[in-house]
Amino acid sequence: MNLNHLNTAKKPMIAVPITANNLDDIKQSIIAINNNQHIDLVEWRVDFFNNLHNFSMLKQANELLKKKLKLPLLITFRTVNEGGHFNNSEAEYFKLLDLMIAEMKPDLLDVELAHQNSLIKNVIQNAHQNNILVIESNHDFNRTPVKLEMCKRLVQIQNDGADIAKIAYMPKDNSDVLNLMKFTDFAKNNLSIPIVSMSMGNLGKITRLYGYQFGSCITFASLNDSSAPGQLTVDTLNNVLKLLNE
Ligand SMILES: O=C1C[C@@](O)(C(=O)O)C[C@@H](O)[C@@H]1O
Repeated sequence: MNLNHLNTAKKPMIAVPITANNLDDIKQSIIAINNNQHIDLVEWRVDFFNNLHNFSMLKQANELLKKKLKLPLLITFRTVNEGGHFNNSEAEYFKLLDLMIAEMKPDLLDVELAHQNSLIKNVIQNAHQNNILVIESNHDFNRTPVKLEMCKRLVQIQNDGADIAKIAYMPKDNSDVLNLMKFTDFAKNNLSIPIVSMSMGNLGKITRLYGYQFGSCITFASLNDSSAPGQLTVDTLNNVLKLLNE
C-alpha cells in the first residue's frame, strides 16, 4: 500500500470498521462494503469477534476478508482501556500482534501507543519486515489532552517508526474540538508522517467531516454499526465531502 498521496489528496480516505462478532456477519459486512463505492479502507475490529481466542476461526475470517474485499485491510484489536473489547494481559496483546503479522498479513496493523515502548518498536520493525504498515494510535474517551501532551504523544509515535499517527479524543466543549483541529494543522506541518485525528461524540462530528482540511488524512465512518461515538454513515459523510469539494 502506498501512502504518498495521503497528504495531497483532495478528500480524506474513508475507512469503514467491521464490528461483526461472527463469521456470518462478517460475510454480510463484506457484501455491504463491496456494494458501496465510497470506501477506501476497511478496518477489521478483531476485538469485537467472539472467537478472538480461537486462532483457526480468526484465520478463516481473515482469509475470507482478504479474498473477498477489493480494498486494503487494516487489522485492529482495541483494548478496553482505549474503548475496545480486548481485555487480556500485555503479553497476550503483543503475542496476538506477532501472530497477526506472521499469519494474517494485513496491509495495515493498528498498534496502541499506551504499551511498553520497546515492545512497540519491535512490533513495528517486525511489521515492516513483512511489508505491513503500522498505524500507531492513542485514544481517550474521557478528555482531550492539552497541546503539549498531544505533541509529546505524536512525536513518540513518529520516533517509534510508525507510518501513520492516529489520535481520537473526547471533547468536553467546543474549545477541545477547536484545539484538536488547530493541533492537527500544526502537526501536519511539523511531523514527517501522516496524521489521523478526530474528536469523538456529537461535538466532534465536524472533525470527521472537515478534519482533512486541517491535515487528518483518514476519516472513519460506519455502514451499519459504528465503532466509536460520533461516527457518521459513509453516505452522509460522502455527501458532505462532495459539497465541501464543489
Ligand atoms: O481508532 C479508531 C478511530 C475510531 O475510534 C473513531 O473514533 O472513529 C474508530 C475505531 O474503529 C478506530 O480504530
